[in-house]
Amino acid sequence: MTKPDEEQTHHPRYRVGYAFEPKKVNTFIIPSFINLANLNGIDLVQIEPTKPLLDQAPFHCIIHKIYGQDWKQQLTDFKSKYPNTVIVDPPEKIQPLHNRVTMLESVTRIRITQQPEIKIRIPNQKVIEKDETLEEIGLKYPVIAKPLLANGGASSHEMWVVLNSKGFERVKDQTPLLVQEYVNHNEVVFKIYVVGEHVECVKRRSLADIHVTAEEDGGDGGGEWNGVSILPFSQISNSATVEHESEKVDEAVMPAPELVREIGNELRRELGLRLFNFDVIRVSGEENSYAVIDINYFPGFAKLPHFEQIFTDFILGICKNATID
Ligand SMILES: O=P(O)(O)O[C@@H]1[C@@H](OP(=O)(O)O)[C@H](OP(=O)(O)O)[C@H](O)[C@H](OP(=O)(O)O)[C@H]1OP(=O)(O)O
Ligand SMILES: Nc1ncnc2c1ncn2[C@@H]1O[C@H](COP(=O)(O)OP(=O)(O)O)[C@@H](O)[C@H]1O
Ligand SMILES: [Mg+2]
Ligand SMILES: [Mg+2]
Repeated sequence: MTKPDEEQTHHPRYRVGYAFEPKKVNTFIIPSFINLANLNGIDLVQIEPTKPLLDQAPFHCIIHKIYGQDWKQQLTDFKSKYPNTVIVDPPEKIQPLHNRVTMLESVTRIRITQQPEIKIRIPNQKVIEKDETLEEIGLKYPVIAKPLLANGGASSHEMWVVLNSKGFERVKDQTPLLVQEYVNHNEVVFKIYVVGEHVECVKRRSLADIHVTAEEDGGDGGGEWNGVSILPFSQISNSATVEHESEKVDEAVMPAPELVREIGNELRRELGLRLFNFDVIRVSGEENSYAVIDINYFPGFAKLPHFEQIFTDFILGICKNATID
């Protein structure tokens, strides 16, 4: 076993490999991060995921967000040759987040003990099988139709708010499709970012509360909203309109820091992941009730103020005990 590379100064240096799509390299591996990491003994080394990973060794630690079986196999082979390299995070733990059903299963297993009055749930949801109606599967309009797979493509974020069966007819053949009941939440989504033990919440703009007009009800339990049966949308919390945040976002009271910490820690434990975020909404008309609607592996962490320091501390914590074999 060899120790971390040491410079003449005897300060340990750590070799940290990163494997990302070009977009994330551009937004995350930025000079302010490279420099701070460097000052702290971390050399960030770009991994070329289409070339053999073994040829790019050694690493104390690898951070990554690459979809696909080839990359998973590369990591598995690497781990058997270099068992002491820390892979953040293991592909088999990331996998459940690529499906919008399995991603939320962990939420149903967490327990909030510090504030027992708080309820954390997920919306009622179901994967649509051929020719099923919402009544048959026991869901009520309005709903959001989401692509079941959250596999990184732009289309995995293309969704529809569906107000009635006429609207549902337009999307039901887009398979595989998840249908989730719409939960009114006063137009604000809380995004909770987890970087190891660091848990931080920010608020962003979301979709407006929906009140369907009853007189349009065609017997399917649905209605219309602003005269429409269906409303397509994509990445609302990231859209250009967010530049000038809504009043609702300004006014929204953040969930208590202890609650943010506890949900973050519980989900980290339950998922076995260290780098992720999740979207939480506060259920309108219910006291102390929240719903988790989305969990993302390695999201846009660079949007967090001081992410450079947060990540440098995280990597040092990981590498402290790591060795290069
Ligand atoms: O592009 P960014 O920085 O907005 O980050 C995206 C995330 O935005 P967020 O940090 O939650 O606001 C985004 O989160 P949402 O799903 O929009 O809640 C995803 O994590 C997205 O990754 P992918 O397309 O699902 O693989 C993330 O995209 P990648 O950067 O990983 O491509
Ligand atoms: N069940 C729901 N009820 C109300 N709004 C929702 C619901 N699910 C999602 N949304 C809104 O749609 C946005 C996108 O949905 P999400 O599941 O987070 O997909 P993505 O992975 O594209 O971010 C959320 O940030 C939120 O604004
Ligand atoms: Mg989301
Ligand atoms: Mg998502």
